[in-house]
Amino acid sequence: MTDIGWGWLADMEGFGTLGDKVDDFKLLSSEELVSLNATLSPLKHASHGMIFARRSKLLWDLYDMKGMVMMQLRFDGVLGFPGGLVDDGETPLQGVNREMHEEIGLDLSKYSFTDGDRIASYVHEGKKLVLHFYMMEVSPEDFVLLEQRTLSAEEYGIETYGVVRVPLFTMGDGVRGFPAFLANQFAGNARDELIRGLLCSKLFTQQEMSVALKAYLSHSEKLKVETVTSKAN
Ligand SMILES: O=c1[nH]cnc2c1ncn2[C@@H]1O[C@H](COP(=O)(O)OP(=O)(O)O)[C@@H](O)[C@H]1O
Repeated sequence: MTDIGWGWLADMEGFGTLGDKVDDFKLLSSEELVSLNATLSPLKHASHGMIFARRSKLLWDLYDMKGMVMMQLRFDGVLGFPGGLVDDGETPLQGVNREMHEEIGLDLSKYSFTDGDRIASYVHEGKKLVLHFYMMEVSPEDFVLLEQRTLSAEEYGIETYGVVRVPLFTMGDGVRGFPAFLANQFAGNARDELIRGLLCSKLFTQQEMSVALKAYLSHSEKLKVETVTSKAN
């Protein structure tokens, strides 16, 4: 990457570059994850986690809200899950728990991720970066309390600019709500992780997800056309 003269920070910034494509990340089986350490070292690891609650609720007596999922607005202006780079000497699991505490103030004595909560790992071979994704279900009441605590987290206002709840419903036009949310910009492969997490938790069925994805894709196409048109005028 270009040397911007910020010493070690310039190296770290290479991991967070915007514009990663879904295809840049390859999903890894457990065996591939093990063999990767031998073939692609030195590897950097990052771990992120999805906290969610199940709560079927009719919003404004109209829209079926399937539950609550926590994401955050990051320092770089895009959406992602709480988490971050794993420090030297840490395991990905220790990394995700530490980052959860720093970024959203998670009380690790009550809630912490375990190895069994890892639902996927991906590699970005170009960046020699492995992303680990964890998922934890809490009760709806706890979810609300956890959200409230995020304001007093160490990293609030530094790395994290507020948690957001993912709108898990689709409005009458077929786009507003979840499909429109997907058209935001996400860090790394966070969009893909969100989709995987929603399917894995069974908050969405395959059928519901494919309808939402079609709506998101056609909405994104429309947004591109609008951007080009507004530049031309
Ligand atoms: O929610 C996420 N899911 C997947 N990848 C992410 C997410 N958030 C950030 N990333 C990617 O992980 C890498 C490091 O993450 P992050 O910026 O959170 O680490 P840091 O907070 O330790 O600097 C970057 O490549 C970034 O694009």
